[in-house]
Amino acid sequence: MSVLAVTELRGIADRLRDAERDRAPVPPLTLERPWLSAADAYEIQLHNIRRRTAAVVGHKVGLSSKAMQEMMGVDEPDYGHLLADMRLSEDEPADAARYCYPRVEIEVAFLLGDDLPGEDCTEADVLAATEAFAPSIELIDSRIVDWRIRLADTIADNASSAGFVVGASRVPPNDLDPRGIAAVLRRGADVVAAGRSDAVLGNPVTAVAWLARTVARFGVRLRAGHLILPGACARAVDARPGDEFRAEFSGLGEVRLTFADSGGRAGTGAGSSATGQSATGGNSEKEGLP
Ligand SMILES: C=C/C=C(\O)C(=O)O
Repeated sequence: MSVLAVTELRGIADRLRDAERDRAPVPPLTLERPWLSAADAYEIQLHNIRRRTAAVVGHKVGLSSKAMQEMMGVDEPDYGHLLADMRLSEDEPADAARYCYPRVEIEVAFLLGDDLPGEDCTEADVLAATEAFAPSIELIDSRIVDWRIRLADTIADNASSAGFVVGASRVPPNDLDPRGIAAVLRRGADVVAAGRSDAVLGNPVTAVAWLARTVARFGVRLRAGHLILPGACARAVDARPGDEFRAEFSGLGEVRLTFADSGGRAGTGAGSSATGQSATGGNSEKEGLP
């Protein structure tokens, strides 16, 4: 349960929203407020999600693998929201200059065909509700300066999510063991990261069940049609202008993400909004949000 006063919560949410819009990262929230709890941080996250105009199209689990926990110095998973305006395309280069410190991750995506239960969700429920697995790359970013995040910083910052791209192939859960998918990320011809799907909590299905139970505590549900990213199976890799990434998943196909060959660096603030958030307005009736 959050103990933050509403005005304080909104003030912090505004700072993160502005940081994302202006590509001007802010100092860690937990520097000023070491007592900031995960519950406080999820309220901040939800406040910003509610006032974004884009629809919620899914959720992500973050920090569910040892590789990512060690990289970020955080030792427990969290979650964030995926919005329609975060969707990237294999055919259209992303602009690295829109982000503060962009990085890419390889993930086995889940496409839900049915709603998931909340508090009591089991792995069996997840498998029954999953229409297909798909190859994906998540683009993560931090609106906290130099990625100096603690758990509450990244939670408040929408679990450091910034975008995602899903490849074309779809594999029904009965056709593939979700624990044994080998994943490789290439930048051009070089392998820059490699891992296996069971790096996330031993099984990505476990990560999705964890997610369903955890979001339920905040009044959120995972719905039919949603995309779920269960966490990166290897370390995240910096994305730079001109980079061409290809992620290959055994039995699941591949997905590409390229970055336009333009300049730009964190904090230059070119003015256009990357967030789709209205400056002041709320969107409290956004479907599926408490
Ligand atoms: C800080 C972000 C972490 C993730 O997205 C992940 O572990 O998948």
